[in-house]
Amino acid sequence: MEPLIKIENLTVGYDNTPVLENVNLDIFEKDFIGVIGPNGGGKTTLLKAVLGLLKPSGGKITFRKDIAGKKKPIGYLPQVRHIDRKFPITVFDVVRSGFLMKQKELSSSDLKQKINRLLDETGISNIRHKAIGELSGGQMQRVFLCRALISEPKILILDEPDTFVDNRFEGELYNRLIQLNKEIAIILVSHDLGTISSYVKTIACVNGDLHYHLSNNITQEQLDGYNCPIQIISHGDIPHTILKHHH
Ligand SMILES: Nc1ncnc2c1ncn2[C@@H]1O[C@H](COP(=O)(O)OP(=O)(O)OP(=O)(O)O)[C@@H](O)[C@H]1O
Repeated sequence: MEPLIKIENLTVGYDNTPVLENVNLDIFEKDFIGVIGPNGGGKTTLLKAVLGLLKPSGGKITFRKDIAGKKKPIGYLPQVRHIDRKFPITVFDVVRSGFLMKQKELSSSDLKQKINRLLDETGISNIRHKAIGELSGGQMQRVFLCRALISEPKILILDEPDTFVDNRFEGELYNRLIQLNKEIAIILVSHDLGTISSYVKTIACVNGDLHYHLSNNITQEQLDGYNCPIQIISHGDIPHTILKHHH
């Protein structure tokens, strides 16, 4: 089976200083990859390289033919703490900004309906005219999930979607991801070991390089065995372990 995305010997960073070196990873249809690792280990950098927001200084990222091209069918939920809340934009327009298809493929009234349906399904239709600066952290996550889903992507990339959310939304979110994963590939960055173990199929540990685990069952021994440096921060009521940093 040909991967959707093939990452080969990727080296990428900022201002000529690499954050990640020689990373290799194949992402296949219906993968559900949990990306874990310590703060500053390069998880977001990896996602940005896949999204084409950072240019690799070495190696390459190849997309399968049917998803290659300028407007790749990738939905992205960025870390909400990086979002400028002062930016004057409404919930509805944030979701619309995620729409990638050419305008002529969908009339503006159909697009409006599609956005409203998605907001409804996510339980936030009542805030559609609010400015993003007025939202709670959990509401922001819901809005950015809708933005990531509006183009019906083949790959969904989520960077810490469990930050700022209440337990109820966390449950809803992961059930929804499991449903979506029947059709699409998901890459999920999380610091929550409970989440990772419960929902994802495989795990990538990122800390300057990448170790790939063909299982979601992580234990301290496994992490030691794979030399997988990680510091887990868990929240919610899922039992968790805080693992010490190791090399
Ligand atoms: N725009 C930038 N310019 C320069 N350095 C950056 C930039 N963004 C990130 N870095 C640095 O790159 C390294 C990796 O950052 P990255 O955000 O990829 O880590 P992370 O694993 O996602 O961390 P966290 O768990 O805290 O989100 C860090 O040392 C960070 O300071």
